[in-house]
Amino acid sequence: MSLEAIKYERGSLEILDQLKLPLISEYIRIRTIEDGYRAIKQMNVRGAPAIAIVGCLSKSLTNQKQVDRKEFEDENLLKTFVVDGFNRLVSARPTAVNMTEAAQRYSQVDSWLVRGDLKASKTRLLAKLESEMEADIKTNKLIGDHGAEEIRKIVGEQVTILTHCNTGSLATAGYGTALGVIRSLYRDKALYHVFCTETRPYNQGSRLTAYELVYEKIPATLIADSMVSAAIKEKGINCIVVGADRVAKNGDSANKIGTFQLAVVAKHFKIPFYIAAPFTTIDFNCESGDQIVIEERSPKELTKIGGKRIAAEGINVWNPAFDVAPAELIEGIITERGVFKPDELKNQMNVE
Ligand SMILES: CSC[C@H]1O[C@H](OP(=O)(O)O)[C@H](O)[C@@H]1O
Repeated sequence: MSLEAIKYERGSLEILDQLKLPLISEYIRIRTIEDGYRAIKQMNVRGAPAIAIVGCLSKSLTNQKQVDRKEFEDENLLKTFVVDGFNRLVSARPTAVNMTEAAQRYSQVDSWLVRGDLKASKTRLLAKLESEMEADIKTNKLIGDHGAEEIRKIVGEQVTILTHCNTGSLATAGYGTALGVIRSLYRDKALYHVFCTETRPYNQGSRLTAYELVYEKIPATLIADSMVSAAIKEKGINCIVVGADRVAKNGDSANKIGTFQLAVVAKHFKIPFYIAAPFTTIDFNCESGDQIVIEERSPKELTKIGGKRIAAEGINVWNPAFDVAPAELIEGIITERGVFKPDELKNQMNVE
């Protein structure tokens, strides 16, 4: 079994097929940008950072094969290849911003183009695309450590924490964001227990987060999404940490559907509710959560389980994949630069 969502070496990219977990641990080859697009769209790979990394690496593969071809003896062709490829990948899923953020970085061609030297440009582009994985793991470990330090300060040394969806090694290049905070708390012997929600309808919690926690022998209990309030009351949950797909400039945070109500419930029980996310997930062009496009997915995700119909034929279905936790319900946003109050984020806008 494996927790490595992405396997890459120059010329070869494989992703762990997360639609088959936890029963089957099987890798899929990604040979082109279209393969990358399909894997992201179908959610064979998911998780805001992982989506961006697979997107970048799928370009490096195509890029490597194509850039050796004579068509790329032209700077404008290479620039068009990069920009068009990223635009295709961004269109796979609209809510998570990390793919868009990567596309914006690479469309600033001076970050990789060596004017007048095509060979050097290709080499620099490839190296930059390949550096995304290592950078993500480094960022996640900083998120984990900043989050653990903050939560130990606010909650104490016996943290009983709840998390939602999957934000671990299966949603990133490794270690994770919210699950990275949990890993750091466990490493620091400050973690008493983790409660993870199923996260209907895609079940990232029961299929993926439970898999990661069992794999690493972190003490954890799986609960249904509807059990959260009772679990806080009965099981002494004293903190909630979740990931994010897009954080607006004012701190409103889009995350897996069900997150908004976790923030409301945390307020009711007066326990801290944290968002854990890298700065690549913060969208300073988005003033508030009202501007975040929420992906709606197939009704089949609610009416069928394992291909077997469980809901009456003809019933209407509403299946938004995300919702928005408002900034006023968020205790802190845990990032690789430290932990910020939602209204402090805007001050980080032009900080490198
Ligand atoms: C660090 S992953 C962040 C985010 O991505 C997940 O969404 P999905 O599984 O649909 O890609 C979930 O919202 C996580 O919190």
